[in-house]
Parts: sequence; C-alpha cells; structure tokens
Amino acid sequence: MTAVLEISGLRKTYRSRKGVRNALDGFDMVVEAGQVHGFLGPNGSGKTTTLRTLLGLIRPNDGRMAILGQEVPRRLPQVAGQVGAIVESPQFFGNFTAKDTLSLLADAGNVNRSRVPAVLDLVGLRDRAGERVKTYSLGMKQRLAVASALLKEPKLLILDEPANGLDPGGIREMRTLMRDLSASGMTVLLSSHILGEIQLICDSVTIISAGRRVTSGSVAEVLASHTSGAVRVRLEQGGDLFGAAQVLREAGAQVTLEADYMVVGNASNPALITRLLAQRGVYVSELTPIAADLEDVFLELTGTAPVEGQNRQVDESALGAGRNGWGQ
Ligand SMILES: Nc1ncnc2c1ncn2[C@@H]1O[C@H](COP(=O)(O)OP(=O)(O)OP(=O)(O)O)[C@@H](O)[C@H]1O
Repeated sequence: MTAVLEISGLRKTYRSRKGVRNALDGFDMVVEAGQVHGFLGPNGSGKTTTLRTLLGLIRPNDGRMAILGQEVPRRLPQVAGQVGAIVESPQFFGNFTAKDTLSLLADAGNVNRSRVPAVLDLVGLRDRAGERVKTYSLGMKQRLAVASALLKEPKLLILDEPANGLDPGGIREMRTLMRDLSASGMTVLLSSHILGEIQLICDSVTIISAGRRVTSGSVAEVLASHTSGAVRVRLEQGGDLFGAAQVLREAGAQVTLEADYMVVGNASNPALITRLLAQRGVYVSELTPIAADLEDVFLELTGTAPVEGQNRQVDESALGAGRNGWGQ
C-alpha cells in the first residue's frame, strides 16, 4: 500500500499568557491509499491542530508532513488541488440554492461547472438542489459541505466531525456517503467522537492523546490488541448466581448481574473467579472474555470517555487514569 498521508514527529506549541502548551508533542500518523481512516482523540488532544497544520493554516514548530508524496507545507500548492477538506463548518448563504452555491464555488476554484450535478449526485442532494439552503436540514447542509469539498475530485478528503449534531438518520446517510466515496477509490481521513460510527465506517484508525499517537492500525488489529478486561461468567445448572456475585463483590470484583449470567468488569485474573467460587462449592460452566470495542480501547489509552458532539469541551486530556484490574 502507498501512504497518501504521512506525518512524523509533528510539534506545535501555543504560547499564551498562561504559558506554553504543547498541542502536538511529536505526533506521527500514516494513512494508506483507499482507506477510510478514523482520527480519534479526547477533546483538546490535538486533532484540529493536526488537520489545520496539514492544510497550511498553522505553522508547526517541528516535524515532517507529506501528502501524496509531496512535502507540505512547502509543496502544498502542488497537491492542494487533490485535497478536499472541511475542517471548520463552512457557512453558506441561506438564500442560495445548493446548485447556485456549488456553481459559485466551482467558478472560484476554477472547476468546470459540469462537475456540480455529479457532486450533487454523489452526496444525494440532486433532487433538492434547486431549494434554498436555509430550508435544508443539518444533515443536508453537512452533505452540501462535503459536496463542496468534492468539487475538485480530490484524492484525499479530510473531514473534521462530519456527523456532529446529526440525528441517527443523518449519521447513517453520512456513513453510506463515506463508504461510497471510499469505494470510488478516494482516501478519507475522518475525525469523530462517535466511536461506534468509526468502528463501522473505518478501515484503520489513529488515536491521539495529549498531542501524541497512542495507537494506530487497522480497526481489527487495534481491537485485537486490547481486551475489554471483562468476562462473562455462567454457573452450572442450579448455581446460585446472586450468591456467587456476592462472593466476588466481597473480593473486590465489579459484578453486573444479568438474567442467567454475570459480567465481571475488572477481571484481570479470571482463574481467581473459578477458585473463589469453587471454594464455596459453586462451579463455573462458562468464563468468556468479552471483546473490546473502540470505546473500550479509547478509554483505556486516553483515560477519557468520549463525548459525542462536543468539540470544544475541555482543554486537557486526562492521562494516566487507566483501569485498575481486580485480583492482579
Ligand atoms: N489558538 C490557540 N491558542 C492556544 N492554545 C490553543 C489554540 N488552539 C488550540 N489550543 C490548545 O491546543 C490543544 C489542542 O487543541 P485542538 O483544538 O487541536 O484539540 P482537538 O483534539 O481538536 O479538540 P476537540 O476534540 O475539542 O476539537 C488544546 O489544549 C487547546 O486548548
């Protein structure tokens, strides 16, 4: 595979009256061609700074970046025509139709107007293209924004929180759109707080925390390298589930009772569960690790619960607040 985007050792320091803040502290990222790549991190971890630096809107203090094999920002003019980006929500004139809006943007970007119906088709707005933008739903406005970024037929599309504020229907439309764009050969870099969506849409991910990469790889690899730390425990027929839960809780386990099994949340030593229960004459018939999802991985690596739809919530990410295993 060929890398469409490569970042290594990126540093960005902001200075304010309160002192110096390392927004990016030697950050690395690689996005391979044809992938939908998720870019995840807690609020204030450096995602927007990375994307703005990549697009030449901010000057980094150090590091190397390349888009489509061209060093940026030095050779950004050579690749700019092949990159579409929505990093801040674009503002549209409410009284313009989608068709007028895109025609105007096509003219401004030296793109042939014949591209307008094609992008309207791509984002599923063709039937509503003659209506004024102020009558559009948020989801339609987001799709119009994506359409504007597609005018140049980019090879790389960069989207910062494209599903922000959308309802489940809008999120589903955005998911289909991302998949269609990827199927057409485009590489998509997607920053989002909606981890379930990232898990569904993306081929690969990079997780950033406090300005550094904490993990990256295909979604399957990242999930496989982490366990949720929880196990499902079933007892042999007739076993006293409630009593067994009590025994484990007294030993410090976090236990959630379900109808015919229990989940032990912090089971770093599953053998201890069987031993403790067997000592009381209770026997386990099933003890299964529960697979991690992206949210578990995110929480474990960043110590921060993701907050959907909240872009600028806090400045500092809480590092080092990982899970405490029970029975280690
Ligand atoms: N113009 C600025 N001046 C000073 N500090 C800044 C500036 N822009 C960003 N920062 C700080 O840099 C750090 C990284 O911010 P950034 O916006 O890149 O994070 P983010 O991951 O995009 O967050 P979010 O998910 O909330 O959008 C934060 O601590 C933020 O407060």
